[in-house]
Amino acid sequence: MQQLAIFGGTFDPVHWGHLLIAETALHQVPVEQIIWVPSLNPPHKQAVAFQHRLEMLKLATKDNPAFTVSLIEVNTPETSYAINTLIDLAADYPNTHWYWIVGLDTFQTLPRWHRRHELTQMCDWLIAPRLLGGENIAQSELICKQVEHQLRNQSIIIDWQLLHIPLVGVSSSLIRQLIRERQSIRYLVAEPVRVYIAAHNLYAK
Ligand SMILES: Nc1ncnc2c1ncn2[C@@H]1O[C@H](COP(=O)(O)OP(=O)(O)OP(=O)(O)O)[C@@H](O)[C@H]1O
Ligand SMILES: O=C(O)c1ccc[n+]([C@@H]2O[C@H](COP(=O)([O-])O)[C@@H](O)[C@H]2O)c1
Repeated sequence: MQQLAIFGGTFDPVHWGHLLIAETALHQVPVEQIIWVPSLNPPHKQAVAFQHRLEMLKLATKDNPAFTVSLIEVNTPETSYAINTLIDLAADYPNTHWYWIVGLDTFQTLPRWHRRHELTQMCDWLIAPRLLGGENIAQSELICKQVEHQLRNQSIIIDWQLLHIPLVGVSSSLIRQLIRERQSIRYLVAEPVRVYIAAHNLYAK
């Protein structure tokens, strides 16, 4: 049975934090591919046009043969729920053991995800620690255990592990903010992504 990991996100834009997370997953668990899934219509966010986010994702990931960008959510004209994405991907990749990669902030929302009882049984969870308010990696583990407990109260048992990455303060919102303030984003995103953003004048006021 092959092992694959899904990394879903808005990627508005993709940054070095995302790339570090995917690379770490690739080496920490025996997955052959990371399937990056840009959300067409994220349930909870406004974002620039899908085409721009997709192009930037392709530019950032093209050098790594173990990274694939999936257009699976393009077939979902309504809200992109994770359960639909996983069902559709499982049809394309039968006989697969699945992992789902999330940052700690996103993982905290899992107890409210659409059809979570089914989704949580279909994959294991790889969680990237993230600075949410001054905590350290040990506290990230505690937060994960709290989420696990909340899910158990809903009769949901999940299989999860923390990814061994250093805490990375970079976020897409930080990058958008820096651009609005006309500051440099060099070294926060892959260089072809920085060039693309400048060429298309993205995120400026
Ligand atoms: N620096 C980071 N550390 C850990 N996880 C991260 C980091 N950046 C993004 N993620 C995770 O990657 C996934 C996709 O993130 P997304 O594309 O929304 O980027 P973001 O930086 O969180 O965006 P925004 O700042 O607009 O909320 C989410 O699960 C998010 O938690
Ligand atoms: O399915 C859901 O109910 C759901 C609710 C919130 C987030 N998600 C997924 O979480 C991933 C990260 O989302 P985002 O927009 O925070 O980058 C992305 O793959 C979303 O589809 C999924």
